[in-house]
Amino acid sequence: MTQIVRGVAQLRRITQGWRRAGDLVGVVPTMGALHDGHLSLVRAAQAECDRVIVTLFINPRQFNNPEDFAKYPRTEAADAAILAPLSADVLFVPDAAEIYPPGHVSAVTVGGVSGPLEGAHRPGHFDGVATVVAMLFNMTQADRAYFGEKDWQQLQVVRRMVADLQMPVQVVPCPSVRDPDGLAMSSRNQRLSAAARAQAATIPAVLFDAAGRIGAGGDVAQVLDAARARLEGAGLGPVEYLALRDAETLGEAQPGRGARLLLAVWLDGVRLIDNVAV
Ligand SMILES: Nc1ncnc2c1ncn2[C@@H]1O[C@H](COP(=O)(O)OP(=O)(O)OP(=O)(O)O)[C@@H](O)[C@H]1O
Ligand SMILES: CC(C)(CO)[C@@H](O)C(=O)[O-]
Ligand code: BAL
Repeated sequence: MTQIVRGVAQLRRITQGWRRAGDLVGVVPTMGALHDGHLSLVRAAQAECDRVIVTLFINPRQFNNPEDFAKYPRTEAADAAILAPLSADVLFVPDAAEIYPPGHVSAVTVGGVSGPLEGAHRPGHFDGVATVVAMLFNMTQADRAYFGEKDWQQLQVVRRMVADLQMPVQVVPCPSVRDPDGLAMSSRNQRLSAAARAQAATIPAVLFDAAGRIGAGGDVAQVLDAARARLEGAGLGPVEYLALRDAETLGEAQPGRGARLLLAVWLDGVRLIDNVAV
């Protein structure tokens, strides 16, 4: 059975017991509205760790858009039910006052990798993510932390933070879980109308096609222009970015280094992101 924990002091008592017993602890940070993508992270953690903590906190500091924060799904009871068959050890559901008590003014900024793409279009977003993830690592004292590749830039920001600040946690990347039509699962998909949800299948189709063409030596600018036109032709847009980047630094793609094709696009008033390897 999964124990629901709301306070940091209670969480610490539990994890201290685990550590005394020599257990390896994994954490899966989430903002709830759980789907199979999240569950794949929990399963990966359970396969490698003795104890698994799933965290559910809709972090106000990472939302640059108040409407996005207001509309973010809040489904704790359903989340607990979806998680139940997996029997994670703890579901940590702090309220905002537990994470940000009055007087809380500290923040973590990760330079470089936080700057472009999501960082440029969602000012302050990665400061909010880095701050809360650093706090979740401190609160859970986890040995391993599981993040989805769907949020590729976030994964690189967290890796950079852990390396730069010598945090004693191993970041484990997990592949994007997709619906049968290829759309990456995301809590925000719930907000699409049925018609828009059908249109959204164009996103992975265009991304995988463009990545294949670039990988085969196609001209990057031409391939990206055609991909953008195909998205807009299918009724998606605006495209906030569609860019080939260095997979680790998110700077310019470099010959001989891993590259990633990343996209943010609006559809039906919902902002969706995805990325694929090149
Ligand atoms: N389709 C997916 N496959 C694998 N991991 C995923 C997927 N979707 C989300 N995750 C991962 O789950 C963790 C929690 O993400 P989050 O709760 O923000 O879910 P989400 O579905 O990405 O929601 P949204 O994008 O709408 O904020 C992150 O590490 C994220 O990368
Ligand atoms: C990592 C995270 C839980 C931090 O709030 C969030 O950004 C998310 O759900 O990906
Ligand atoms: N899934 C990343 C968290 C966010 O969009 O705010």
